[in-house]
Amino acid sequence: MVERIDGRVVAQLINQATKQRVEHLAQQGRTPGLAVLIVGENPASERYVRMKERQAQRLGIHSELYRFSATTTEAAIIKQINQLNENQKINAILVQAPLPGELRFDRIIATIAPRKDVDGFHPVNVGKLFLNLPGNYPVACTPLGIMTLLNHYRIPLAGKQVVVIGRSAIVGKPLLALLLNANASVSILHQQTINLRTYTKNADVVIVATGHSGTVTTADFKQGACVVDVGQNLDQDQHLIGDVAYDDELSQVGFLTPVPGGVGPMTIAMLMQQTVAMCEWEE
Ligand SMILES: Nc1nc2c(c(=O)[nH]1)N[C@@H](CN(C=O)c1ccc(C(=O)N[C@@H](CCC(=O)O)C(=O)O)cc1)CN2
Repeated sequence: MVERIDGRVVAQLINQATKQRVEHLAQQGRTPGLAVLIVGENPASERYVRMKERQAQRLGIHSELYRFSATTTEAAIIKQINQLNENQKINAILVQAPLPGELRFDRIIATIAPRKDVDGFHPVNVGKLFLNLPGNYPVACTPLGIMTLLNHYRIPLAGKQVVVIGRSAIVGKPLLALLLNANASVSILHQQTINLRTYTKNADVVIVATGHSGTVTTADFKQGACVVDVGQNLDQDQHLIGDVAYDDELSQVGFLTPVPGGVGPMTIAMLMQQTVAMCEWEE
């Protein structure tokens, strides 16, 4: 029988622990500070940013929101980041993705001080992750959330066949590094991969992060596989659905993360946890 991986429950456990760490820092007169930059008026981004602000407030994390119009310049955003890099009240900075128009996310991210790059997207932090260097550095929140969920549900990774569908800088690529560092045998599939099923049918774990509903279906998985759905898509009725289309033969699957309530809540729990950790690392 399929077991549902409950991201809401695990996120709540993480948030409770994060709140205690914030209280411990408060006893030393320290408050973690998160700055969120949002550009344009993407409704999904607006929603995620509101969720980040609300969760920061619940946990006692100081947060600041910086809004830019869709017609702003890279220089204006970078000027703000430079100020935040020097701001003592802020130890964590993120730029909400995606950016509108021609704005280059990579060029903007590269101006965040690596020690304040709470999303773990800066090339220095990505490089450390890929080299599996020891020490403290931030790691992309959604991949970290997925690893935390798999660990919580005791899904083995060492020596297992893991397939990741999607190669984004936010999910697929950092996840590749984390899975390799956990000794999994990893295949990354993408738009030009021919016949996804030849890979997914042999995989112990399949992680789907394409942003397209119906990328794979129940029949594409091996019996007992663990399926992690990172998708956040809206159907015709504006209901949130994932990238995986499940049919009635659900018994094929061993574990699955639902959408909503799977990976999504972990992203913000990891963001808060990492904001606090980065404040602790400063001492
Ligand atoms: N700078 C970043 N931009 C983006 C990231 C990121 O990690 N850093 N990830 C995504 C969006 N995202 C956070 O920013 C995010 C996505 C989904 C959820 C979530 O909790 N989803 C819920 C449903 C929420 C709802 O009610 O709409 C779920 O799946 O249950 C949180 C954060 C892209 N951009």
